[in-house]
Amino acid sequence: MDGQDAVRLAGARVWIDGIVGTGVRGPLEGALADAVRALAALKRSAGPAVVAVDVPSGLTDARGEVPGPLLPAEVTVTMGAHKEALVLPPAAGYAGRIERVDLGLGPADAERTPPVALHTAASAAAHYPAPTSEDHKYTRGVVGVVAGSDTYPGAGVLAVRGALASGAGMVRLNSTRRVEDLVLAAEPGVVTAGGRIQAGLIGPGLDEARRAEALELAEFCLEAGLPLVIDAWVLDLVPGLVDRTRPAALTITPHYGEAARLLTALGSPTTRARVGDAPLSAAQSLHELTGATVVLKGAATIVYGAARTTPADGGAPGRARACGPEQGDGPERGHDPGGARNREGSGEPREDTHDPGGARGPEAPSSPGEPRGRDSARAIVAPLGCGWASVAGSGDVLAGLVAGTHAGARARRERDGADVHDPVAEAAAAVWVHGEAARLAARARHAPGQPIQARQIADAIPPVIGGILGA
Ligand SMILES: NC(=O)C1=CN([C@@H]2O[C@H](COP(=O)(O)OP(=O)(O)OC[C@H]3O[C@@H](n4cnc5c(N)ncnc54)[C@H](O)[C@@H]3O)[C@@H](O)[C@H]2O)[C@@H](O)CC1
Ligand SMILES: Nc1ncnc2c1ncn2[C@@H]1O[C@H](COP(=O)(O)OP(=O)(O)O)[C@@H](O)[C@H]1O
Repeated sequence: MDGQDAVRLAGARVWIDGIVGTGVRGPLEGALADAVRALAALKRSAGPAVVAVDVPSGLTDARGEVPGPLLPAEVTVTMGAHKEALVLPPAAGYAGRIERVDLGLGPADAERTPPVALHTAASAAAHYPAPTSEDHKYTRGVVGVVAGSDTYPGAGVLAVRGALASGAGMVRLNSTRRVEDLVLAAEPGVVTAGGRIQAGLIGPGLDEARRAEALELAEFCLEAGLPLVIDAWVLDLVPGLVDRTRPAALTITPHYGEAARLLTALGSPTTRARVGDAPLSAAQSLHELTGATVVLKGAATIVYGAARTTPADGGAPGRARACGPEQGDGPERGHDPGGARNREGSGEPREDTHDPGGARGPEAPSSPGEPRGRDSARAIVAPLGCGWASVAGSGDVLAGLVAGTHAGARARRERDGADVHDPVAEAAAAVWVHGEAARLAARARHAPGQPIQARQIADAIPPVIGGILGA
């Protein structure tokens, strides 16, 4: 590019970038790299809108990594299927608005098949069915929550509100008196007594004083084969739990910082920056090391885990678990958060913790550190989120929503005697709904939007779910 080219380009309001397409792999090199670098610099100063053809030049990596110089676009017009580089972070951040043009090559052209799929309203809707006349709160799902502490009381409120917004029938909360009072003032339907649950959530806003209760609920869920979501600070419990869990029962929801810490604790040392450079690989490693469904939160959140699973992976359906004293139809033992709080040593692993179904799933390892989730794994990526979602407490709402979504799915399996479940799709549905709720709250669907707080994301979840069910 000579001086004259630069003057001509600087005068244009729109550039069409068709320099390099999907056929190139690895970083651009030589003259091509120099040209793209110069164009990117000129774009920064001259400010044209760039419309990329198929992919922005330089986005050459199918795993969404950014290997070298590239020309960011405002709009990418992509032919046929979404390319991985357009949906996976961090590459997705350079593609702008995606316009897909159908070339008429048939369904395979339009939809990306595994390993990376893009979540949509239609795929989310299946996980939030409207209750029928046959339903009651236990068929809609009950979530046991250990969240919030005197250090972080607000996170308890936000996680509970996320769980309730999923459409779950009930939330049972075990927290400090202060948090419980705050939650009950906001949501009087929440129950603080022990009893039957269909999924658990531990993590949002916990501190050291709440660790024993978190571990107690985690062990209860894992023993009973109930879905368990682990978030935030207690993700450090994961290395000690994975050998005892059926892989499909566990969902973990780290942000990049937490993912780096957890990978390091699992014997795969890394840093937050390296997770950010290659989030798909980080999510994959976390899944392989734990067997869990991994929700790796970022501007575009990746959900990575095993394909559909059977009862052996995630607990037998139809077996109502965790009944407290008020539930007559329950199983052997209930989850009693109120009681646990006062029991000495309740945080210690119990003698009777074992696999009641006698199975830990085909992917369960025989020894720690062995990869667990290698077979039939897949990733679902939510579209690039609305930046206003990156506010304190947003992840706490998401953790509650994921747990509520798992609880609803589990309850329906119990009701219907169904034996296959899809924790990746359930978690991805929650991520998609959370992203849409942030967009709705921030009024950012077709505009830059406005600042929001995490509670507004929780408030916007029900209308988002209502919208996809009515569509
Ligand atoms: N209202 C509340 O009570 C809130 C409580 N919260 C709780 O606060 C505790 C600490 O959470 P933090 O995440 O702040 O602390 P962390 O200790 O996880 O964060 C430490 C470092 O991680 C990195 N990091 C944090 N968020 C990141 C992100 N989204 N992406 C990439 N890197 C990131 C940053 O380098 C940060 O300095 C958690 O228990 C959490 O649940 C937060 O959720 C905020 C709201
Ligand atoms: N730039 C961004 N654009 C869109 N969403 C984001 C962005 N950054 C973070 N998020 C989302 O915001 C939430 C933040 O969660 P987390 O880091 O756990 O925060 P907290 O602990 O404060 O709740 C996640 O759902 C994440 O996907």
